[in-house]
Amino acid sequence: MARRVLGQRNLVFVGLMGAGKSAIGRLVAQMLDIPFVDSDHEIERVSRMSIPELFEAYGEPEFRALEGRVIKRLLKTGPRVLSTGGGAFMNDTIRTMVLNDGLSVWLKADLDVLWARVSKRDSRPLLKTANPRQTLSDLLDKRYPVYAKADLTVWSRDEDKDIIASETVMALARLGRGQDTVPIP
Ligand SMILES: Nc1ncnc2c1ncn2[C@@H]1O[C@H](COP(=O)(O)OP(=O)(O)O)[C@@H](O)[C@H]1O
Ligand SMILES: O=C(O)C1=C[C@@H](OP(=O)(O)O)[C@@H](O)[C@H](O)C1
Ligand SMILES: [Mg+2]
Repeated sequence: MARRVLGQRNLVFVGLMGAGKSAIGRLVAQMLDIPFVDSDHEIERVSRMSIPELFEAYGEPEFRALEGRVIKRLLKTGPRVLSTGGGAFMNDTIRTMVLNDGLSVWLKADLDVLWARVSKRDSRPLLKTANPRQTLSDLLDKRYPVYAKADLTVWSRDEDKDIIASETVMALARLGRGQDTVPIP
């Protein structure tokens, strides 16, 4: 049922850094037996640079421009699971494309869960500040009203990743039983 609901669309994961978009997205793709792609990984592949190196060398505006080009290209092919970087859905053009052409899932988590995860690695340039937890909290306040525009919301928490992935598939299936408002193509 979940696979039928998706049709030929991309299932697009959005949400703040550390929510589990890359990890859960990959598991959901396996469960649905469709390809998986992560826009950050694709950006690093085509640029042959890491995300931090890109920020360091060219700055955030250039990263966002590249992110937009890559995601627009990735959205053209489906069905598959597309996990985006946390800032992508904040881009009006990308958000409109995702809402029109894809089926979006917001992996939502509270600050403590996110912080516990992102603080383990320093791979997120936006958190290279004097108070990275406060920076993450500010991003949460700014972005959550926008992520809420996604078609589905799934709570990410410190539960087994397979459980979160299964809950995502079940949420998708519920759409097919008319238990939500997103039209089936
Ligand atoms: N449900 C979960 N329980 C425990 N750890 C998780 C869970 N989901 C994701 N993680 C871990 O949190 C970190 C961030 O996950 P990731 O998929 O990179 O998030 P995002 O792509 O949203 O930034 C990774 O180390 C990942 O393994
Ligand atoms: O929230 C953001 O603006 C960003 C999130 C990152 O991806 P993840 O959400 O997968 O960490 C990555 O795209 C970059 O560091 C910017
Ligand atoms: Mg990611």
